[in-house]
Amino acid sequence: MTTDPLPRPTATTDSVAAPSDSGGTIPSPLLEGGRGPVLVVTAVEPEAVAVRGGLVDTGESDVGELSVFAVGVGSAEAAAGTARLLALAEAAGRPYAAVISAGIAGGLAGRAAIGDTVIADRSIAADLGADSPEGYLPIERLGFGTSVVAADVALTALLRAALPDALRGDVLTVNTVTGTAARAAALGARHPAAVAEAMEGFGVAAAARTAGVPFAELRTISNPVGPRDRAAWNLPAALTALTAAFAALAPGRPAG
Ligand SMILES: O=C(O)c1cccc(C(=O)CC[C@H]2O[C@@H](n3cnc4c(=O)[nH]cnc43)[C@H](O)[C@@H]2O)c1
Repeated sequence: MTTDPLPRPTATTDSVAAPSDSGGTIPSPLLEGGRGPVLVVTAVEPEAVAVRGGLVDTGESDVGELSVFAVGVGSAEAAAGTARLLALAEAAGRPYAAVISAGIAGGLAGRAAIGDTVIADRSIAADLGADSPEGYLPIERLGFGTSVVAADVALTALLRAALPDALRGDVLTVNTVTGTAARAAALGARHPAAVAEAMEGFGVAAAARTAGVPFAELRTISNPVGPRDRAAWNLPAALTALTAAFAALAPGRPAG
């Protein structure tokens, strides 16, 4: 049996409503101001569960709505899944006002540590290009477009305001998880502003850009980027940080 992680036929399934601004609700910095629904895209379901864990389902809201979907690992799955969700919402007459690529990531040595939260300035497809005897050539050098998408300035400012302790910097999108010290060093040298690597941000960004929707990327660090050591991945720390980040972004009613 196959399961379809994406919603049919509307894009409102699996969503968590933002808190309304009545009844003691703390206003959400992400949703207030009539910006409209926000789409949060993760790779895998445990990440989506962690994001939803930071939200409080208070039912329909006139303030906004935050929808959280896991669309698959990698840039292609991320782009296809995000494009479909954006199109479904558009067709249903409730287009998303913003898209956030969220999930766990590897932290570059000395730049981001396990449990840190990172807000991307840019999402960069770090292996979209060509190899050559002279080294790696990014897609720009081939004349086929860009490997860099800048995060939306206003949306990113909202994230930063809600998460003042979060690191900022570029987040690399890779098709192959880095597994050697040499590759980690090469990536770090090629991208001096990069703090983390993950596998979906650029794909989500491409779908958002095509649809004309503001984009941001938020990651929490689960492992160091370097020699492959799955035992060094601290998923609970990263998923707990993801929940805390979204609790800060879209706070619900205070307990009690
Ligand atoms: O096994 C689990 O319980 C589990 C829970 C949450 C997430 C996972 C994943 O395997 C997620 C894969 C996802 O993680 C990103 N990621 C994390 N570290 C790195 C890295 O060092 N290099 C590249 N990507 C990384 C990536 O975006 C994957 O989609 C498992």
